[in-house]
Amino acid sequence: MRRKGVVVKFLSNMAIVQDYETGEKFLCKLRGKFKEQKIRPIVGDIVEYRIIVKKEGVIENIYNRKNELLRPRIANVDQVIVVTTLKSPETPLGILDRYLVLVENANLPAVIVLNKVDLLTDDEIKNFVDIYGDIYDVIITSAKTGYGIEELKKILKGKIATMAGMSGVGKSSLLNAINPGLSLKVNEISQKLDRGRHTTTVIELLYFDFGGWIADTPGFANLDISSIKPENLKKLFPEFRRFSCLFLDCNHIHEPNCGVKEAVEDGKIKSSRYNSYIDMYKELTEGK
Ligand SMILES: Nc1nc2c(ncn2[C@@H]2O[C@H](COP(=O)(O)OP(=O)(O)OP(=O)(O)O)[C@@H](O)[C@H]2O)c(=O)[nH]1
Ligand SMILES: [Zn+2]
Repeated sequence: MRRKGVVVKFLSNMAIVQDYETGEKFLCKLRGKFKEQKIRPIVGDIVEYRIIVKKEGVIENIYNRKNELLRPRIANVDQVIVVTTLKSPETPLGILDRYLVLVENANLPAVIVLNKVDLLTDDEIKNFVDIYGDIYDVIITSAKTGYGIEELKKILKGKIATMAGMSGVGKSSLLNAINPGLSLKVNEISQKLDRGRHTTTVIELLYFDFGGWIADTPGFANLDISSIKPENLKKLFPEFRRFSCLFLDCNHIHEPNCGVKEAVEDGKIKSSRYNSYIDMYKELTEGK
């Protein structure tokens, strides 16, 4: 009987496939036909497999990927959880906006998690939600007190996610609060060293006991936006799309009758978001 599962890890030439319904894991061989067709499954692939003996099986079919993230290389990512803080560390909004731009550029939905809210006043939290709440799903959490953890679980349930966010914002702590025992291979410094040493990093999807997967390696760690064309940057700020300008190709910088600049003046677009846009635009056009 064919069953449906997700590839969660590779062990040399075998794939560990986790059953979609039961969460049971099977060590699976790949069919020879995949090699002939030069198809190589990757972590996150949804597959049909058949059990051969206890705990072992064979992958019969790979479903078409709905998307493919490159770093870490995972298929079928449903969402990226961008974790940020306002205190300890004080993460600049410009850094959060950079993560959001990278997630938009990968064509994936972003969910913002503002962690360590036990260190913030209600006003500080409200200010943050005022900026981002209309654009993205925002979840307010404290891995320390458990605040917001149930809400975060609801968002993660039944999906494949990756986490992103600066060092120290509490990515590992959140995972442990969500599902004790799960551990993230974080520490961006060692990750960078690893990349230098090996050509590939072994990644794994971790399974939540309530259903759902998260990559054990955070994404977008290098914050590199250099592959984005300057004229495409504006498309990566979803709230800009609500406004129209005199020129169809307006970059919202010095052009006359710019709907986006007017919206910034009217407070309909938050100035911190517009400033992040200008900073990134300058970075992309510098020396060109
Ligand atoms: N006050 C407070 N401290 C927290 C919270 N979440 C995490 N921390 C602390 O913040 C520090 C960093 O947390 P980690 O979970 O290691 O952060 P990380 O994002 O995984 O960091 P890297 O591994 O460097 O990428 C630890 O000392 C945690 O105990 C929180 O909600 N409130
Ligand atoms: Zn404009």
